[in-house]
Amino acid sequence: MLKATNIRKRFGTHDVLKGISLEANKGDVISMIGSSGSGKSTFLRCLNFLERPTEGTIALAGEELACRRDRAGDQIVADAARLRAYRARVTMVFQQFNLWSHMTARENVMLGPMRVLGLTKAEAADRAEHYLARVGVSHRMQAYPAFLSGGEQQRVAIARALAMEPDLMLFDEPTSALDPELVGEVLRVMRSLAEEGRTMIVVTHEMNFARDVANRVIFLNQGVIAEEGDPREVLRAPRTERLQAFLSAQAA
Ligand SMILES: Nc1ncnc2c1ncn2[C@@H]1O[C@H](COP(=O)(O)OP(=O)(O)OP(=O)(O)O)[C@@H](O)[C@H]1O
Repeated sequence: MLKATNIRKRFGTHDVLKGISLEANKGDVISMIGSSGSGKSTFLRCLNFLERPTEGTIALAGEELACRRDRAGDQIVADAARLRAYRARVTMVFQQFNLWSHMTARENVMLGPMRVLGLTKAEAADRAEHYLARVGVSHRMQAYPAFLSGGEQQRVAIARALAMEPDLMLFDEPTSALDPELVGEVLRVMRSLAEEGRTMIVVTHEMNFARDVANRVIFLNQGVIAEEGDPREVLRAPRTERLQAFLSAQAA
């Protein structure tokens, strides 16, 4: 499904990602864990070209996203038209929801299918209502984001990502901005998406999600993959001191 090879990212003189490779197969639910600053969000953003990698290649379903170096030669740039098509197939859910504040929940979800996929307004409305129901916020579809709780906003953002009917969904710490009592409703939706076989890569601090829902866990440390594998094995018996320390700190 997705193959990222040797992704590197440097900000100035700071090497944040030092060559990360990852393959996600259909139906994989991969959680990425690691301490603050280890590069998790940067890696996810590189997968969607919200950050331009310094080096590396990305292929979706065997097709490499044609990339070239920018003029200065220090960033990888993707062709604009192909990037638009790629982003329709690889959608992202952000920590801060990123809904348009001047649009209702339903309009937020309709936008991508209309603008990117070319659906008519009526088709997009049907699709938006379907996915808003899927995440349990049908009753709020005429509300503007400011009138929704954080959990509702994030579920609308998930509906927006689903409405593109993507091959792969990227989640960047989707529950980190939520009040604790709202985390469960979002995790329940994500768990149900995993159970229906969706392919997901989730940057998270939710160790229960990583342990119980994901089929693979990746532990990032200082810009490299320090451990990866079946969460039940990796999290139960960490091999590196770094992961042992990270898990102890999480449990404290
Ligand atoms: N746009 C940027 N410019 C400069 N440095 C950046 C930029 N974005 C991220 N960084 C740096 O890259 C490093 C990794 O950041 P990143 O947000 O990927 O970490 P993270 O593992 O997701 O952390 P957290 O769990 O706190 O979100 C940090 O040192 C951060 O300061």
